[in-house]
Amino acid sequence: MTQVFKFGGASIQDAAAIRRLGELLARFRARPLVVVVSAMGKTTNALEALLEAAREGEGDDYRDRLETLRREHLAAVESLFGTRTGPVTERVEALITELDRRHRRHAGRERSFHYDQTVCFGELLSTTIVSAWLEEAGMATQWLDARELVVTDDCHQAANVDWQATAERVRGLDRDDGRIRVTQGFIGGTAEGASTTLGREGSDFSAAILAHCLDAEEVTIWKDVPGLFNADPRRFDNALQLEQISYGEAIELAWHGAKVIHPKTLGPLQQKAIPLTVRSFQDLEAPPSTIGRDTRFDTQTPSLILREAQTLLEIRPRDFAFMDEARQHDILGRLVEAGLHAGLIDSGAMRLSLCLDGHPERLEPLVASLCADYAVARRDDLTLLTVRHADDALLAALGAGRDCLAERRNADTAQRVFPGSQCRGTWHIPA
Ligand SMILES: Nc1ncnc2c1ncn2[C@@H]1O[C@H](COP(=O)(O)OP(=O)(O)O)[C@@H](O)[C@H]1O
Ligand SMILES: N[C@@H](CC(=O)OP(=O)(O)O)C(=O)O
Repeated sequence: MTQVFKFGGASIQDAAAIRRLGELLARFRARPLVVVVSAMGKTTNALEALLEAAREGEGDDYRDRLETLRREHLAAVESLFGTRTGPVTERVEALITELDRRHRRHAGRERSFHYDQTVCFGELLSTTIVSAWLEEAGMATQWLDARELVVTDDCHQAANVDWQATAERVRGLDRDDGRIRVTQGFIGGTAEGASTTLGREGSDFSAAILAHCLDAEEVTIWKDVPGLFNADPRRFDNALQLEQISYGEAIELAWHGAKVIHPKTLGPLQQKAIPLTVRSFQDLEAPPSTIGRDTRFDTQTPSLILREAQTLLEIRPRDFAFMDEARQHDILGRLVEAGLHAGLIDSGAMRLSLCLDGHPERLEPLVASLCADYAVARRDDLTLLTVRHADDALLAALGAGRDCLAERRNADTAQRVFPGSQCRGTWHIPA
């Protein structure tokens, strides 16, 4: 049965990383194998900046950014292939030329459509280089265009998958003809042939889509950490690795903002009981984390998630009326329209509190619209802490010395909002 491997931007950030990827695949070569690859390093951010420059008129800023993208990808090619860069260089140059052409062609179109027709090039470039390098390293590959495999609707930047059409398109890819299938994460295409994207950091989801449609045996996400921890190991100096948790628990962690797995990834795998392994591409001997059906270990270790740069809105009816269902419906409807997600929602008789990611371009119009009809109190630069399976002592220790601006708690999840200034630096999980 097919294995699906997913490699994120950090695992292919430069030529040295791509070489390591080749060594890893030579060692862990599964058959059949589908490899899903993100854009190199921070290329997607660079493509977003290029898009903004293009929409401002394709001046010098646009030209410089396009040239930087071209130079960085060609530098990786030169470092990998030495004097034999010919065909790969041609393909990279052709992709950059096509990217430039698309910016001209779509600059007048709606932003999200223009975004998808251009930002998808990060993954097209990376997979072109990775696939050629695997061939060079002696592994037969088949480069596949995910825009022809993952069929979606035209909800640009957050496209919805047509599961049936996708299953038809991927049929036969699980045949073992000795070739590693290499394709792009994050991107898909409509039935009419327009490019789409699945949402930022959506390559994990791409791996899950393909695994689901291929009835794969397992998905492995190769990361710069050994596995899934009970808190971000970059922020918590004593975070513990979770060896085994259930789909349901992993969905909760991802939904509440644990950056390590895209929240949409788990559902399609859970539906077909396909296990997900998270393991290190840097330390191949490190024991991985496995996510599957077994729920026995879910409550053994409390897990902590920090979301930073949050804004808290306290919304009250102006006329001393209740914050009843009709008003909540109205406010949450405006949230949906703004495309914003509330990490915490808490209500009282005359109040609805929402803790939101501080995306200025989405938040400001929402706040302006709410202020027209409600009394709105706003606090910016906050941190939302979510703790799963906490006890009172742990919550008290985490809250000590910090002002709690809002909180919510149910049987398995506790959330608190603190001023961001009190949350900087490294955290320690109290014993
Ligand atoms: N609970 C967690 N367990 C492990 N890593 C986490 C967790 N929460 C956040 N992270 C962060 O996720 C990072 C890996 O995810 P990401 O950078 O999105 O990888 P990629 O781009 O390769 O898919 C780690 O470097 C780590 O700092
Ligand atoms: N390149 C896309 C998709 C992605 O998932 O990337 P990564 O796997 O590096 O988080 C992004 O940066 O959003």
